[in-house]
Amino acid sequence: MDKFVVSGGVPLSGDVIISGAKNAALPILFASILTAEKFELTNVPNLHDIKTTLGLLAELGITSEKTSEGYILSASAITSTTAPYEQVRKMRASILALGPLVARCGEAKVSLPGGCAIGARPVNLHINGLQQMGADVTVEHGYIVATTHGKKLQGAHIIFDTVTVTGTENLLMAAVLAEGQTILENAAREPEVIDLANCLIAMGAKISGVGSDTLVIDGVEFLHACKHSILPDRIETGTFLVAAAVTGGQVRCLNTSAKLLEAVIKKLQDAGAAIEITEDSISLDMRGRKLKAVNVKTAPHPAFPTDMQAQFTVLNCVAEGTGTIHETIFENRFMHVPELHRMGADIELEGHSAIVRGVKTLTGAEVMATDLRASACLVIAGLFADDETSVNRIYHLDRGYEQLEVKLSKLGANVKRVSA
Ligand SMILES: CC(=O)N[C@H]1[C@@H](OP(=O)(O)OP(=O)(O)OC[C@H]2O[C@@H](n3ccc(=O)[nH]c3=O)[C@H](O)[C@@H]2O)O[C@H](CO)[C@@H](O)[C@@H]1O
Ligand SMILES: C=C(OP(=O)(O)O)C(=O)O
Repeated sequence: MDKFVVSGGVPLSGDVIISGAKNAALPILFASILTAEKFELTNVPNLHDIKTTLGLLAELGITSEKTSEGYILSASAITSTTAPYEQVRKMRASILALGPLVARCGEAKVSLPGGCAIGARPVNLHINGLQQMGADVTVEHGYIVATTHGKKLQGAHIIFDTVTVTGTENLLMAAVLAEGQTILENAAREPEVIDLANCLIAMGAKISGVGSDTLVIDGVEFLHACKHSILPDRIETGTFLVAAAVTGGQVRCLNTSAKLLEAVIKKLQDAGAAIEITEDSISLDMRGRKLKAVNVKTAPHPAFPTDMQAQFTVLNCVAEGTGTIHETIFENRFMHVPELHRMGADIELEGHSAIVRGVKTLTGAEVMATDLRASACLVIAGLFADDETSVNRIYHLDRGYEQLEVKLSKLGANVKRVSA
């Protein structure tokens, strides 16, 4: 299993090119199931989750060809409607096969994704929505088994109990080929949901309310070919900005957009960072400035994203003062805290909050990455710490950050990938 060895103490400096967003690329790859015509994607990040998704799509009969710009997919024939456990267990987003398969083929058998490090993550809202659209859905031997008995899905009025990102995406993809009108209320408004909706519209889907919490979808007979560019990764952008702030450096993120992460940028400014924004870049300068602790409360977009929570936990660890991090989305997303303790951080956990008191130094240690963003947080801690930090189990990082060690090294960091 690969690990990162990080030698801290170097302020990051320079430009970094931001990749396409994992959380937009995954649902949009699954949208390829919805058309028999050519489906072309650009700005697709080179990540393990993308490989897993292409592998799963191949099992369903969908071919993909790598081009200089991205991928061309073809779902001219769907040869299987089963997403097997072997694939789904590698990546929870595989649940996104469910809605499009039922919409196009009238049936699907998708392994139930298991619990994971950040919380139970049930999929009851995905299942309830499909049932409201007329599908029979049961859970058998660890699989979600859905069928429309040869009929089309029917439009329905669905009100989500909780804002769910992949739940909204799954039902949006189901609704575009359903008979009649579907209304999704209390829908997620994350930029990645908007990117998916825009891609579906480019394929001929009829969707209104994009960007709001109510999506109205008028089902169409079929969707056609399209070419779509994946939006920039706001979480990768935020991660580099925090890394620059924590190391007291200066970094410019290119090929990104400040509009995607306004809540994060506001918190960085509150923490004392100087930020400059252009149409497609964000620069952060922390040189000669004092990092101040900030209070953070995670919530659905446009509020502060849970996927930036761990990175702000480490920011507070080395800032002046005390900051509280309140996690409202996932019930178990503080797995990085015991690892940060091993590096000398002063953090007290109280239910869903972490009270973080800033310390002057962190010390390098052997630490264990437990999930994707916890891993990023530990790498940032290593960039600040005295001596050497080994971040073990970085396969989590490879799921969601493209060549993190290469990008950090170009900014002057000492980060090496070591294969065990
Ligand atoms: C691939 C992808 O896009 N992943 C993102 C997506 O995950 P994901 O879509 O899995 O997260 P959700 O938005 O669905 O989860 C939000 C909350 O709703 C709950 N819930 C969800 C579905 C359901 O059927 N029942 C239910 O109770 C979850 O347990 C959680 O407490 O949004 C999360 C929240 O922004 C991000 O952290 C993930 O990076
Ligand atoms: C939790 C995340 O991803 P996933 O939903 O794919 O596990 C994430 O991107 O931080």
